[in-house]
Amino acid sequence: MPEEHDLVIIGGGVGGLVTASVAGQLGLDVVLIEREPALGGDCLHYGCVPSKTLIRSAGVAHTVRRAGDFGIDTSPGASDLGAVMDRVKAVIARIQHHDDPDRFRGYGVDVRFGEAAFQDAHTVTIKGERIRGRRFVIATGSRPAVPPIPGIESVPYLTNETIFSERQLPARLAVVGSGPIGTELAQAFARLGSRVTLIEAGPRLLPKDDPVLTAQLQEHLLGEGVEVRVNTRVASAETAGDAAVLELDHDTACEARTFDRVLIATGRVANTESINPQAAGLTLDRDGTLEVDNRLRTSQRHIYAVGDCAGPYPFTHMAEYQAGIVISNAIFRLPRKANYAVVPWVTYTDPELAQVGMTTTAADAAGLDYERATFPLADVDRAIAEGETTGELRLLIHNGRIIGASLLAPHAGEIIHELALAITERVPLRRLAGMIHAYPTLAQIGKRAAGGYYAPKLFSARTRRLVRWINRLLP
Ligand SMILES: Cc1cc2nc3c(=O)[nH]c(=O)nc-3n(C[C@H](O)[C@H](O)[C@H](O)COP(=O)(O)OP(=O)(O)OC[C@H]3O[C@@H](n4cnc5c(N)ncnc54)[C@H](O)[C@@H]3O)c2cc1C
Ligand SMILES: NC(=O)c1ccc[n+]([C@@H]2O[C@H](COP(=O)([O-])OP(=O)(O)OC[C@H]3O[C@@H](n4cnc5c(N)ncnc54)[C@H](O)[C@@H]3O)[C@@H](O)[C@H]2O)c1
Repeated sequence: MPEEHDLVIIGGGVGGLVTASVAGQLGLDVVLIEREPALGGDCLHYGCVPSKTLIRSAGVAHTVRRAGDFGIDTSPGASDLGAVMDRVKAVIARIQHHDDPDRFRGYGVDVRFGEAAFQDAHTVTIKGERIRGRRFVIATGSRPAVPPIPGIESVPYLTNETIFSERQLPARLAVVGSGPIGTELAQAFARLGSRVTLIEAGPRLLPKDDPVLTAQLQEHLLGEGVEVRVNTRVASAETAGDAAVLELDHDTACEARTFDRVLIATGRVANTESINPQAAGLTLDRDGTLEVDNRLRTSQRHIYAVGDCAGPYPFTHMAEYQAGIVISNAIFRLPRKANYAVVPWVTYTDPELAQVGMTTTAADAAGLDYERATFPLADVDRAIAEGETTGELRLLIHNGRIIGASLLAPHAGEIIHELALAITERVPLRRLAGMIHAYPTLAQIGKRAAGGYYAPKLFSARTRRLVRWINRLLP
């Protein structure tokens, strides 16, 4: 019988790596198993890092194109996608140092490469070798979900796993699905010079975000030349030489359109089949993620799951947060529950779209009686100076406190954290209104929205009468 390790972690992405580094440094006997030849997972190799690096190059192309608006004379050249992707690779390589297997071995973690599958609830096999553990953490992530479009398999479509290997800028790019992946990459490729058509089956892009702000973002993308086709399904696909013909089905009308490349960005499926969940007696939810309780224990209490394979939020910061919950429960043996009340998320378009706390959909579903405080970016001095005035802050207020914030603005992903702290710490809105914010910053939008909320009360007839009365009475 092979020795029994304290902790066996399957998956070397963010969720697995955070758990492994803490468990190893605390002196546990830890094995970390990754099926790819390198650690880092989707975020580093095919997700956050390459996408944000590409978005940066696209932003530079956009700024050069707009240079005349700022009084700078430049002649925009063509984008060299090969050079852009070389930079993407260089950035991945630089960040990869943090995920060097030797770094983890230095923490006492036994790093193994190969695909792990459960043989029973205490044993996994990797390349024919059996590894036994007292506890397990499954952190196997997710992969692109490809919709059952007739003919799609005959088209050499791209996903997030292949698009960052492209070297030639496609003249005509179809992006199917307008979640964060589709919307971010649609804008980036349009800015680099592709003619992009963003195809969304639902009535609007980014369906999990505030509809008023997604409508503003949609207008902004249209203004940059992205063709946005909502309520549109791809009815069929076929190859035509090096190109692909998609039949776009919009209500009753059908239209055949030719594209040089097709990116599929229609959601994710959890990587759970390869681990042979049945052999360990693990239960899956209907969407294919592992069923976990609020301490992230699966149906087998000694097996935990974190990140995209567990849900409910497929974000890197969520995998990291959940790893912290598992460290508490499985390593320190301190019962700790995951709390998803204040989860920030950001779509890195330009302007960025950020959300934290309750959306209106969630607040309506909870039957909350809330008020709104909003402020347009076009009235923020710094935004005017920057020439970036598309956007708005929308706050949901309940009992004088912020319960949700949605922000469309440049750097919204940075600004949203002030509001995340206010929601987490239940800071009264009047404190935000009274706090000194440096001028001129985009972050002033929070103070302005809060101030706007109190303005009708401050300048009411009653307050004006009171002020006049005080000023007559007092010397
Ligand atoms: C294009 C794109 C952009 C994104 N941008 C952002 C962003 O800006 N911000 C953000 O927060 N999130 C972003 N995400 C989401 C983010 O990448 C994921 O939420 C995150 O990577 C999840 O981490 P994880 O540890 O759960 O899984 P992963 O990072 O996917 O790691 C899972 C690992 O498990 C391995 N594995 C799978 N099965 C087995 C097996 N049987 N045996 C051994 N190893 C196995 C895989 O090879 C992989 O390395 C983006 C995703 C995509 C696709
Ligand atoms: N900035 C970020 O944090 C970031 C960036 C990228 C990805 N991610 C994570 O990865 C997850 C997956 O992203 P995603 O954008 O692939 O998925 P998603 O599930 O968020 O969005 C998919 C979109 O595709 C549409 N769709 C589905 N099937 C379709 C079809 N056949 N034709 C046309 N449209 C169709 C859906 O209506 C939806 O709007 C996200 O939910 C997010 O959590 C995060």
